[in-house]
Amino acid sequence: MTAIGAGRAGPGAAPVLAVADLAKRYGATTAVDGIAFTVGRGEIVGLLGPNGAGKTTTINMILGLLAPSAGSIRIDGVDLARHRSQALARSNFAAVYAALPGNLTVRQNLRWFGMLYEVPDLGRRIEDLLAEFDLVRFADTRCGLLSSGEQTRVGLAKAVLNDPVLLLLDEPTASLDPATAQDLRALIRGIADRGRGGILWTSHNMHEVQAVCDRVLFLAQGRILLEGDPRTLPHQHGADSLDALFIRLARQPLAAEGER
Ligand SMILES: Nc1ncnc2c1ncn2[C@@H]1O[C@H](COP(=O)(O)OP(=O)(O)OP(=O)(O)O)[C@@H](O)[C@H]1O
Repeated sequence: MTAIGAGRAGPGAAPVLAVADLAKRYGATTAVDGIAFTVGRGEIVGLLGPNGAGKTTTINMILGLLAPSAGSIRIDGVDLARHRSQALARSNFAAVYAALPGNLTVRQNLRWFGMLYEVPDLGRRIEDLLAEFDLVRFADTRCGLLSSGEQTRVGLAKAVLNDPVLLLLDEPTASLDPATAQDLRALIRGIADRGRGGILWTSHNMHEVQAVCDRVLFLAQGRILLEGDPRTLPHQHGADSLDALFIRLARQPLAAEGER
């Protein structure tokens, strides 16, 4: 079974992700406004927030796709700005909008990415992942012909190919039916539980977040307004549910800052 980051660092080592004073400005627009957080080993952290809060900008900076205006990002203790390739080799990513090339088969896609990541013993690794993600019967099918749920499983298999210490998942269950989404959540939870790596997960589905995440960060207007256990946070802030808390924070972010 896949264990993200297994065998790379011992317990008590650096968090899999440490973000400090991170900011991104576009002229007069501040997309991310000096945020700081960590993701620990075996932990699934939910990054929540209304549209335009700065979630994608944050993820794109952690992926090395966007240069921060200020601040630092350390992946498994490695500074992304100073040791880019070593830091990025420790992470991976899956999102519905980052579909794999549809003209390649599942096995060809995994082989191509595996060669890119220089995965050792690649043939065996691919066969193991095909079995783990229930993809054996689709191995020689072109990805473009697969259903959304099947493509999501291929995307996840690709995302753990290099045994990442940090896994970034941007709305991994968007567009899946409830049963498939539940299976996927269990699979992802299992990845975190078995390994010593961690997961940063964005979602607009509060039910899903409560079911899966160990901790959540509420982002609005580029700032972290609240952080805590998604099961206890609503009551701590006088809300009936995570949905109700989300709506209040999204509508009145300044009031929430006063509660901190
Ligand atoms: N290249 C850019 N130039 C100017 N402004 C930008 C740019 N990219 C993002 N922004 C702005 O930064 C803010 C944060 O955007 P971001 O895409 O990170 O939000 P998000 O939380 O991912 O939202 P959503 O849930 O809608 O995907 C928004 O106000 C957006 O308009």
